Amino acid sequence: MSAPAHSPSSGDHGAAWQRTQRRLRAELGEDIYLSWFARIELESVDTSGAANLSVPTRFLKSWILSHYADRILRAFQEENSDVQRIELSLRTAGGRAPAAARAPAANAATAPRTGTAQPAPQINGADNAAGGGLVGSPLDRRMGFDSFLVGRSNALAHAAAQEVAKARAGEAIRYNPLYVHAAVGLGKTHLLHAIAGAAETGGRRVLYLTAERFMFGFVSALRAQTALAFKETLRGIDMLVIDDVQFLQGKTVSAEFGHTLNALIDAGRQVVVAADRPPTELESLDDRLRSRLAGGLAVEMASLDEDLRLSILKSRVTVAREANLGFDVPPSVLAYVARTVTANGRDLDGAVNRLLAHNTLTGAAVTLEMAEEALRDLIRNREPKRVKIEDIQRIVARHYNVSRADILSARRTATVVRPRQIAMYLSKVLTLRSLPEIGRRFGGRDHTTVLHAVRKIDGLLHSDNALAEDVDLLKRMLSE
Ligand SMILES: Nc1ncnc2c1ncn2[C@@H]1O[C@H](COP(=O)(O)OP(=O)(O)OP(=O)(O)O)[C@@H](O)[C@H]1O
Repeated sequence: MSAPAHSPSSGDHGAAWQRTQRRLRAELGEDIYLSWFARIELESVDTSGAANLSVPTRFLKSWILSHYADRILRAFQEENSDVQRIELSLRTAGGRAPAAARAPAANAATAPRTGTAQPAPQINGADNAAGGGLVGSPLDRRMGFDSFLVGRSNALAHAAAQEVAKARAGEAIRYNPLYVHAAVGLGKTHLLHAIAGAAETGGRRVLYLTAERFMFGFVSALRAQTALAFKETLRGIDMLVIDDVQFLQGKTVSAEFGHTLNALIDAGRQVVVAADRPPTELESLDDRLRSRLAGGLAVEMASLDEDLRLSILKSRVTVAREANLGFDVPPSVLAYVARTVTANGRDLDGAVNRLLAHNTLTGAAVTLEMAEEALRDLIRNREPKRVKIEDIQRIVARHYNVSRADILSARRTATVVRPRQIAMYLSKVLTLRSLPEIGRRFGGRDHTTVLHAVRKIDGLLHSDNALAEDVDLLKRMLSE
């Protein structure tokens, strides 16, 4: 019979530990208990009051030490007042070398004595054989370092990424976490795949996850009560790569992400994260987590400059030519696309796909005119955001040798009316302003006047070649 809870027998440490476990289970709930406490074993309580507990893995040790050591001590003291402190050790003699610890054979060899199932780590794209094991998102090998082109905007991120990818397991880690942020389509995912692929090729065990996959894995593990397997998967890796962390949502998930991050970093594993904003702006995560994310190296990739856009286009065309030998894109067209398709890498891919489609489906050679036609909406969609009505008025006025004041005035002479109508038309097609807004910006005119001008010019463009050329030229001048 064990001693009463608050007057423990110092000789019956095992029973006191069992009660401590029951206490922790009741206090923390089944999920958390099974995740972290089920495999702790009491080795001894020595005369100085040190309770020697053992766990089967380094990962579990670091996690428990950083999150639950105080709690265990308090609970144990409630049951056995001899206990003064907690010491945590690895169950295998002398600990394990990191590489051995991560080998599946070593996992089996160090399987907990309690007999709890211990799945081998699930690596990227592998089958989800073990319930609760975390399955990585598939890696696209085409997105490697060899196809990642470097320019002013991404040189720093690229250098840091290479360093992180090339490090050997067990080597000192310089940037942890490496946090890469950039706007949409500027190459974050590409860089992450390159890091993960290169590290895997170098023999490291890498888990690449989108934030959604991380959330899904964790939530389903909780539901299936296999949160332990989820954590065990993380335990067996050298590098965790998480894309789009701005999508991490929910208190439990972000708490779990925080624990994961801390445990991995504390255990000397590399973490690489990408997001569309800097760590300080991740509103869905708490302050501590944000500062942990910013605590390694946070590096931004800026917009692709024109030279880099041109290099990306050339490389895409080269790849496309491998399967389509007749696909010939003259340098002038490449330069035009690099100059006008400015938004991001995804649009550059789209532009090459369209040129290829036009070329192969219609047999038309790729010329400047064909490219303008094929990419019209891709370019036009981007233009309204950049062009200002004031710029349109200024450039049209200069082109027709009138003043901007003339354009805004009430004068109705032909030399002023036509430029005014063209400026109104361009304001409609190149900006997102409404007709009434455009009317206001043209000397307080009514929206029907603007509509009339837009229709008039639109109609003339089909019949008046000189006007069509003028308008085309003005558009180009405005997009420079
Ligand atoms: N520096 C680069 N070199 C080669 N390709 C690039 C580069 N930057 C972007 N790309 C290409 O642009 C496309 C979009 O890039 P990616 O998917 O990596 O962007 P992202 O920043 O992850 O976007 P999102 O925020 O939408 O997830 C991809 O095809 C990618 O290969």
